[in-house]
Amino acid sequence: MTHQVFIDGAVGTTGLEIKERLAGRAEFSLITLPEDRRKDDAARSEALNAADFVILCLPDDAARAAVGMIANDRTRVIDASTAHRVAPGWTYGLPEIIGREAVAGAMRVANPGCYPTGFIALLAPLVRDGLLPASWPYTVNAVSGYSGGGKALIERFEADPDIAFRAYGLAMGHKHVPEMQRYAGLDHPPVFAPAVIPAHRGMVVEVPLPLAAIPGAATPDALRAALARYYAGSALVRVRDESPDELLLRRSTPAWDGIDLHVFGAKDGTQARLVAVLDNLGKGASGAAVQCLNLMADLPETAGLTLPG
Ligand SMILES: NC(=O)C1=CN([C@@H]2O[C@H](COP(=O)(O)OP(=O)(O)OC[C@H]3O[C@@H](n4cnc5c(N)ncnc54)[C@H](OP(=O)(O)O)[C@@H]3O)[C@@H](O)[C@H]2O)C=CC1
Ligand SMILES: CC(=O)N[C@@H](CCC(=O)OP(=O)(O)O)C(=O)O
Repeated sequence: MTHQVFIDGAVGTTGLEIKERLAGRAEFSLITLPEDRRKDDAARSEALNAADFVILCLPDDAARAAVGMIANDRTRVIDASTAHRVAPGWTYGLPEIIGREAVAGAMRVANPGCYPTGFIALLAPLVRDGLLPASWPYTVNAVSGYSGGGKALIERFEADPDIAFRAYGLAMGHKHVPEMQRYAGLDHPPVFAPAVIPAHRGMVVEVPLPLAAIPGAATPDALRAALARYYAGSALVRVRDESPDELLLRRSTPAWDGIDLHVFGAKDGTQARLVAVLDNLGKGASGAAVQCLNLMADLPETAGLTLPG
């Protein structure tokens, strides 16, 4: 069976990478609009309603409007934007945490944000198991390649090679905080400190833990063991047990769709750093959308994806 797929926003950063991951897959046939009609609402509406699966790779407002144009109860949606991640009626597209069956059966899937993917993958299983308390005021420090900000940020960084580091979100209230809190199961919104580095892609998301001060917190070894148990069957999530002295993001790393989780701990167990390393355009966006599409179409979960290797 061939599924008709329409990527709305197909020439944007996320859309293009989804297209690459679907290329050559006989299970899917892409509905495409010519360049001069890709923002034409009549053409989009026709495509949105003709498709079995729609993947929205649009700014939030345009994504909301696109959903409003779907006038049938058959077309299923994966939205890569932030618009529906904590909205009623939407399933959060992080199958490892939400459950594969829930994603597979959903009509409306909200693809997770890139930073929240790392944060939630690290914290949700540990909070759920009671190894870290929901009540602790967590912080999350993260860096992203500039493709995380789409075409506009790519243009800005490529036009200004003098930028060495860009901290942002300085007024707090980053759009990713609500999904981080909800799906990690926390009582409080985390303090989120994101930054952009002068590399096209790649992401490191870190949760520092002053374990000695956190009531009921487990040891670093117990945290690592719990994550390893939780993700034991996952093809995309690896829990690393070696302890490197440094973690490097390399500009030359090819696109990949997995996520590596690390738990670094002080020898005396008083402090730990939970760290997720991923590709913001892989498991952080396009790879995640294809993973959800595979599940929704009842196909092997990782078909078309580049596994961690
Ligand atoms: N980049 C990333 O790492 C991640 C992105 N996302 C999310 O995915 C979505 C897309 O992001 P990204 O690909 O980076 O952004 P880009 O800016 O690279 O691409 C967005 C695309 O949408 C098009 N577009 C805008 N408005 C409309 C409209 N009304 N109708 C049709 N097309 C429209 C743009 O057109 P034009 O080319 O003319 O500007 C552009 O091609 C965003 O919501 C983003 O937050 C999520 C996770 C990670
Ligand atoms: C580097 C950069 O600017 N990143 C984007 C988030 C990218 C992303 O995940 O987009 P969603 O919000 O749709 O999830 C930001 O912080 O706004």
